[in-house]
Amino acid sequence: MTWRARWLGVLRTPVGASAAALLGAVLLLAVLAPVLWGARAEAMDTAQILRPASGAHWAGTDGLGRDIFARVLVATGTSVRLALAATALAVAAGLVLGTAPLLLGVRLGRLVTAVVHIAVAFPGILLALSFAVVFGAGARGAVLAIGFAGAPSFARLTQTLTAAVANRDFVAAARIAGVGRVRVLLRHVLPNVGEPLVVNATIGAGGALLAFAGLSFLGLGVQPPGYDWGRLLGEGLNGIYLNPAAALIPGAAVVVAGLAFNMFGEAVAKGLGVPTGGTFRSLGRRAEPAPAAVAPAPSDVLLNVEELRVSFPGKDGPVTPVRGVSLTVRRGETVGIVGESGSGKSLTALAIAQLIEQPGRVGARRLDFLGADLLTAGPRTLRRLLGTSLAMVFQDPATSFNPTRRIGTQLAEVAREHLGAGRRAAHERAVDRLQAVHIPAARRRARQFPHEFSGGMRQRAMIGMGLMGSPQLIIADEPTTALDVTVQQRVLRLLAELRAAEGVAILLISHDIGVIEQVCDRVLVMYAGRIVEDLPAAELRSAARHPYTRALLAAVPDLATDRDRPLPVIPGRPADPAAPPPGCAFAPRCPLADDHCLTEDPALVSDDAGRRVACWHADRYSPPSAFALHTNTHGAYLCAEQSEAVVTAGPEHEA
Ligand SMILES: Nc1ncnc2c1ncn2[C@@H]1O[C@H](COP(=O)(O)OP(=O)(O)OP(=O)(O)O)[C@@H](O)[C@H]1O
Repeated sequence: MTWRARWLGVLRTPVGASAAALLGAVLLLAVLAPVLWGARAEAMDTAQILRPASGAHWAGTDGLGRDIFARVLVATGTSVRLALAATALAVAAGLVLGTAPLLLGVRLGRLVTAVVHIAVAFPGILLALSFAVVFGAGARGAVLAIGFAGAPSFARLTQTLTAAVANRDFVAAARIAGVGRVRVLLRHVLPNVGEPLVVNATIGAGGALLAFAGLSFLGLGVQPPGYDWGRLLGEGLNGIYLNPAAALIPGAAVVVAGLAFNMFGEAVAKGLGVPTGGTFRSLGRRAEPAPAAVAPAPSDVLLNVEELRVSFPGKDGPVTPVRGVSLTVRRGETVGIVGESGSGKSLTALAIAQLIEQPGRVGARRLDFLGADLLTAGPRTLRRLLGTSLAMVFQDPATSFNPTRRIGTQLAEVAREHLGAGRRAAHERAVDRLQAVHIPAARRRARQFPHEFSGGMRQRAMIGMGLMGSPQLIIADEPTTALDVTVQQRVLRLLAELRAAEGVAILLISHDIGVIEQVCDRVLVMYAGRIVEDLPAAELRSAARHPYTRALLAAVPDLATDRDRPLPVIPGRPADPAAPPPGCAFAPRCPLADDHCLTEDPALVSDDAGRRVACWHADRYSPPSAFALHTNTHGAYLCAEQSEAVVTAGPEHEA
């Protein structure tokens, strides 16, 4: 649904329609009243001083014989104008403070956040009063006071909204494409938080109107001869026993106008599903310093990772979901990472692409890409390297693009940022890249928005975006999981084609060992934040030596699978990253495990052919067919005799 249709939908509801009508009337009055009744409101009549309400003067007259009702109508202009000015100031200051964590980096961002949190804890009216004293009595002082007093809540709202958007894939994609922070903010983040901000500002304007009336009532706001509802209320209150209408009518005006803004904002928020508050999550980059790189990587090694660790603060100390991953990807090679959910595959990919956010920490003995050490490289080198030579494709094609911008523009941005291309040339390259990933009618499609693309097309366009530079490595994290099977195949074929045509290396992450086997040259099997096996994909079924790899293979149905039985699953639960077992992390689920496995973690050992495996019983492997999972009515479990058979099968079965 377009935004216009959604807003029209809101206006068609009874509450939305009446709130809009009321707000429209208030705004119309604010504009027209000074013109229509300005003269009457100023006309003094010494014969009619301090008269009570009557047919001629509906709210009576004031000490100079002026018509109070006309003055209330005319004051609509001043009251609404000043309230809107204060709201605009609050939103602007809130935006600056709220986006600071995104722009200023971790430390300064944290400081600003802390200040905002403290300010939010103060009652707004107290803040406004204190600021009013600082800025001095008068309309300008009151606008500043109310504006700055409202800023902290908008700042927190902005922080919440931007943090939510900043974690979306298209922002990560823009960051990996090297788009600067300010640009990411202006182009990708703010357009996506604009709607809730406007809605909240409308609600805020109602509050500002009340606050303004309060300050003027106390003599801190509008000063004579100017007047607004607060002043009229104050003057009316002096003679409330003689003429109650003089106080009641400006009071009612404040309430009705405040309600109009509030009701309209709330109706729109409800109709559009827009949040009206929230909490904060900070953004930032890794902070852990890592030891310097040792020797230069061999030239055909594109990516060289040694002992990569990713940790997060937990309740009882740091949790380390990636615990020392070492891997290499060579030029033009397709390497797959497979493992159950939670094994640390995505975090490994994000850490390589430098996309782990605070409070996450990344450390490694080595993290080289194209011969450069990513851990010590300056921001410029990182931007250049990651922006042009590395492309990321994420799982969910629905969140990979900024929904508010045309696909072509988003692709072109990469060429403009990195290749210094002009608008036209960048657009042409975008069209060309869309053609390269088989998007039909690419020129027309480039002008469309992401929602006009199907899931598969969006995923291909995302790959196209990665191809805007000249990537040497594409990291694809579950690129086909959200797609249906035929579309999956098309995306996988495209990746294979790119590799053949452009010599791009691919690091493909999937929980589906079938997909990995089909597409990759080499397979890395991850379990509980570590690589437990590394072997050529072609040898997966014949030479897998780790019980976990074999269990994964056994859980994939093939033509020989008995369809009358439930599909086998690996018994037990994956290891908890917060409390990895002392020995081999797979031991509690492994049919081969003995006391040694439960107490000592096996190292990842390489054989002569470069295959690596981390298992104390790797030399006892037997062909995977002998490693079957048996099921009963309670689900799947590993049969004891079967595991015995595997254990006793011994090396003589290796042939
Ligand atoms: N920001 C975070 N803070 C704390 N823990 C996290 C964070 N991100 C991921 N984790 C934890 O790290 C572990 C590994 O996560 P990761 O996303 O890398 O797994 P995965 O193997 O890619 O799984 P999936 O296939 O479900 O994406 C999980 O247990 C997860 O809960």
